[in-house]
Amino acid sequence: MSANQPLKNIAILTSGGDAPGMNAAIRSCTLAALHYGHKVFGFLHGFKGLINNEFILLEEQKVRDIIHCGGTILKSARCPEFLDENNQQLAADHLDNLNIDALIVIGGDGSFCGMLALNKHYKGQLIALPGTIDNDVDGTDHTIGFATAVNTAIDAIDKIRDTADAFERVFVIEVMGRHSGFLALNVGIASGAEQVITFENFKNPGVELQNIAEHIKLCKEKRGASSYLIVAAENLWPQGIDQLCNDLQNYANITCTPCILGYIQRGGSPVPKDRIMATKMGVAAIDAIINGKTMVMIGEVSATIVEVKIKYAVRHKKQVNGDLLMAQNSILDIAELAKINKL
Ligand SMILES: Nc1ncnc2c1ncn2[C@@H]1O[C@H](COP(=O)(O)OP(=O)(O)O)[C@@H](O)[C@H]1O
Ligand SMILES: O=P(O)(O)OC[C@H]1O[C@](O)(COP(=O)(O)O)[C@@H](O)[C@@H]1O
Repeated sequence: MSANQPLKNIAILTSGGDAPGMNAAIRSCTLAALHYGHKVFGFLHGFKGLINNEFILLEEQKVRDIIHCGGTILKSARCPEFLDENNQQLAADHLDNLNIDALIVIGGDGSFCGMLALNKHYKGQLIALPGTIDNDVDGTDHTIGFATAVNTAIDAIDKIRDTADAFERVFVIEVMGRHSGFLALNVGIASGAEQVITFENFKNPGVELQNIAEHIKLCKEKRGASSYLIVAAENLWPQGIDQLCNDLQNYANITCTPCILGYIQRGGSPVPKDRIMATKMGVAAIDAIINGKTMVMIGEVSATIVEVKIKYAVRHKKQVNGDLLMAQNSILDIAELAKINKL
């Protein structure tokens, strides 16, 4: 970074599902900007704050002590009103009236679509930071919040394992992820779940039901497993995991206990990986602004900070790492186990 640059007014907002590490990103953007003499504004409640002109001045003391805090000091929101072009224009007018030269949006791919829309009305620089527990943003290995969410879910599932063992129960545990399986697969593997059902390995309910039922019977009756945990991605099984439990009862007389982990996955103090990555990304965002960049997302690929076109991050669906799927399949090779079972 060079210090001999024109001083700018820089705004930050957080949008969409909050993610642990968003505060660390706000902190590092702010401190890096202040370091170079820029002025920093924080818009509140995501794009709603742009429409309503709701902002605060971000100074050193406001962000000094937030790196360890979950949530976002700038609040977040889903803001369907921002689909309306009049509101996008209003947001751009508010940014112009404050002479904001650059806006940093910390959010997921939905928020980046909002940036594409805003870019038609706002002539300043737009920089994105990937913040979502779902990890479903292309152009970065990980999003801010994902590592913490994985940790939180594993912690919860380890506890469920204790009670499942004690009662020799089968549990179906639903994890978040919207429509992608990063959370389900990583959490499932790391918690040693006997079964992971997610978008990337799902065939159809009929086939899955048969495989799962055979595998449960094999593990419990032939191999003496006392508990059996199924980690299931949300929005996958038709009518949800309660229905999956009903289906297993009706199909194979297997009683399962459903457990939706839910919003605990979004909260909590960010783990070191999220704090460090968010800090690096925040500094890179200010660097990008100083270098005149716009419509780029800051990502991290193979531990190196990268700049990716926002269009790319939005248009490409990031694929779950094949090695991860392979690891899951190799450990649980359900079809094979079922065959052995029949021999
Ligand atoms: N096509 C779009 N045009 C304008 N704004 C959008 C668009 N898609 C999403 N947004 C804005 O981004 C916000 C966050 O998107 P959402 O999908 O809820 O979360 P995330 O950013 O975490 O994926 C939305 O509430 C809306 O304000
Ligand atoms: O908070 P809401 O509106 O209930 O949304 C729940 C969704 O938000 C998430 O927690 C995070 O998703 P985004 O980061 O894309 O907003 C998803 O895993 C979940 O499907």
